[in-house]
Amino acid sequence: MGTTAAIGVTEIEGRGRAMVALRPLKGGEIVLKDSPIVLYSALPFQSNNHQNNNGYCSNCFTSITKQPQNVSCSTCGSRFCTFECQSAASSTSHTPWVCQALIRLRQYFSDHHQALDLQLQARFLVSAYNLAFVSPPRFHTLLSLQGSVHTHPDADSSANFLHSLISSICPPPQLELGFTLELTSVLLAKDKLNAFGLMEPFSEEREERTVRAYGVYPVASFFNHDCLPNACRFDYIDVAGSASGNNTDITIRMIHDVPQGREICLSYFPVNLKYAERQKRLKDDYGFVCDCDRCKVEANWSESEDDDAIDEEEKEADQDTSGAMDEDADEQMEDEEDTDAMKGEDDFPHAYFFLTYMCERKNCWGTLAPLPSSPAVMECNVCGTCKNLNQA
Ligand SMILES: C[S@@+](CC[C@H](N)C(=O)[O-])C[C@H]1O[C@@H](n2cnc3c(N)ncnc32)[C@H](O)[C@@H]1O
Repeated sequence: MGTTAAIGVTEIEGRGRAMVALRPLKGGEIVLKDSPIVLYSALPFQSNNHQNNNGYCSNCFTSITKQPQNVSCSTCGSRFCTFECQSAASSTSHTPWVCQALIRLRQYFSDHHQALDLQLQARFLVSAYNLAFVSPPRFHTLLSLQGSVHTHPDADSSANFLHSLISSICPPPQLELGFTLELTSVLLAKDKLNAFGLMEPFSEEREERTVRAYGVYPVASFFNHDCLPNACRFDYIDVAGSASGNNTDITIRMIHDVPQGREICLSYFPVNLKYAERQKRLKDDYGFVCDCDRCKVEANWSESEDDDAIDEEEKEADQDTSGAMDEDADEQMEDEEDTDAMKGEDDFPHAYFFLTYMCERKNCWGTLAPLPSSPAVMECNVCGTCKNLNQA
């Protein structure tokens, strides 16, 4: 078992390591705060822009709105939010090797157009190999996460290409484990299975939210996926500010109450995605077939039912819930599965979930979780909107 009082790591057959509740947990309870071991920008390399990260600090990714002085690297032009952040970066995220690697990769990618995915994988590899010499223990933590050498031909060709590119233009300094194609390939697998996207602020005008930076979080990486999660992630990349040094931390908060022993799961993407798209993403990106309770129900739906799923579920929820619900939707689901009288209404828990825990704001698709200090107030983890259940 792991170390926190609220949750711990255990092994579940067919699911690998998993987070479980070590005691009954309340909706809104913060069960984890985690800091990244690796962070990297989600922007492509740009030749005509000497600032690697446009309006963000290259170290902590906070927005640089006002900057009275020019706080940037005199060699590569990367910008920082403060001199303190720049100074911290010089021995951590922005070592002389990273600085040179960024210059050379920027030059390479401006001369040779390559897909964004490949450019981002190059950024990740620079951060990961840098971690190997600035903090070997944290590099070993990265290596202990899920993900091994890919057999997928696309992954193989990316690893081959990036390994030979980095070897030829910016080979990392002497590494304890050596700089091998196999290590590059394993690192890319760790990134693919474990990285969280730190998103740009929500805007109703944009259907797709864009990612500002990616981070790998050593403990949050143990949460498995469920299409009806019981916990969700909050991040505050601009809110906390770099002065506190923890604006890239993520917080995992319970969506509703769960009993001791229950597995705590996140959804690896917005919960509104349809069955076929969820299955495809989970298979292609994470290598497993999801057989959660929601998928078991939706596997039997026709395509048109899938299209109207959320609308129908919300309507059903209006009819079925009559406003009187228990707090634990998972438990409801199990109770219902056991009750013959409820047969034919297997999708009821979905309806309850969408109605209660999905943000209503246009294009948001965020998940609502109670505020830790006011359980009657539900906060959206994407747009930040708060809904007071006592006033609804
Ligand atoms: C971020 S890791 C989660 C922790 C992982 N189980 C471990 O042992 O470190 C993601 C990987 O966990 C596994 N996983 C996550 N959710 C799962 C689920 N619902 N069913 C089966 N495997 C799952 C898959 O192998 C996936 O690639």
